[in-house]
Order: sequence, then C-alpha cells, then structure tokens
Amino acid sequence: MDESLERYRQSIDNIDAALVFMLAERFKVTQAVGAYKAKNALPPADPGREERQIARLRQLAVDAKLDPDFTEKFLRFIIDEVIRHHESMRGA
Ligand SMILES: O=C(O)C(=O)C[C@]1(C(=O)O)C=C[C@@H](O)C=C1
Repeated sequence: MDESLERYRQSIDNIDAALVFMLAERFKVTQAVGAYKAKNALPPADPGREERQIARLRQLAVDAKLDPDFTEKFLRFIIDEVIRHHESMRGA
C-alpha cells in the first residue's frame, strides 16, 4: 500500500482509539449522573442544559472549522443514548 495512505490510516486509528476512550470516560460519568438522578427523583433529561451544551459546542465547532450541524447531530446522538440509560436506571 502507498506509504502516505498507510501513515494517514495510522493517524486515523490513533484518533479513533482516543474517541473510544473519551466516550468510555463520558459514559462512566453519565452513569454516575444517572444514579444520582434516580436516587434524587430528578428527571432523566434536562433540556435547558442540553440547549446550553449544543450552543457551546456549535460555537466551538465553528472555531475549529468543523460543521456545526454535524457536531450538533453527534452530540444529540450521544445525549439521547445517555437519556435512555438514565430512564432504564430510574425504572430499576
Ligand atoms: O447533565 C445532565 O443532567 C445529564 O444527565 C448529562 C446529559 C449529557 O449527556 O450531557 C444527558 C442528559 C441531559 O438531558 C443533559 C445532559
């Protein structure tokens, strides 16, 4: 295989690994948040907090020259999964 393609792919593999580690850490924290919310009878979702997170990350995306719509969709996908986890902890 072409050497520069191989180098690009090594870099992509490192970045993908970092994404997995970061997501694992994020879900560890949100599991703790879910337990806290279940214990204190708080609702799984906090739309106000989500609005602030999305506005902040959209701006960061613009600064980083990343598509803000893609960034919002990505965050929405993660948060929706977190809310599902919170809901199942509430029922448990
Ligand atoms: O901050 C919270 O209250 C969370 O439960 C975490 C989180 C998130 O994943 O960032 C998930 C659900 C809420 O609607 C808002 C944010």
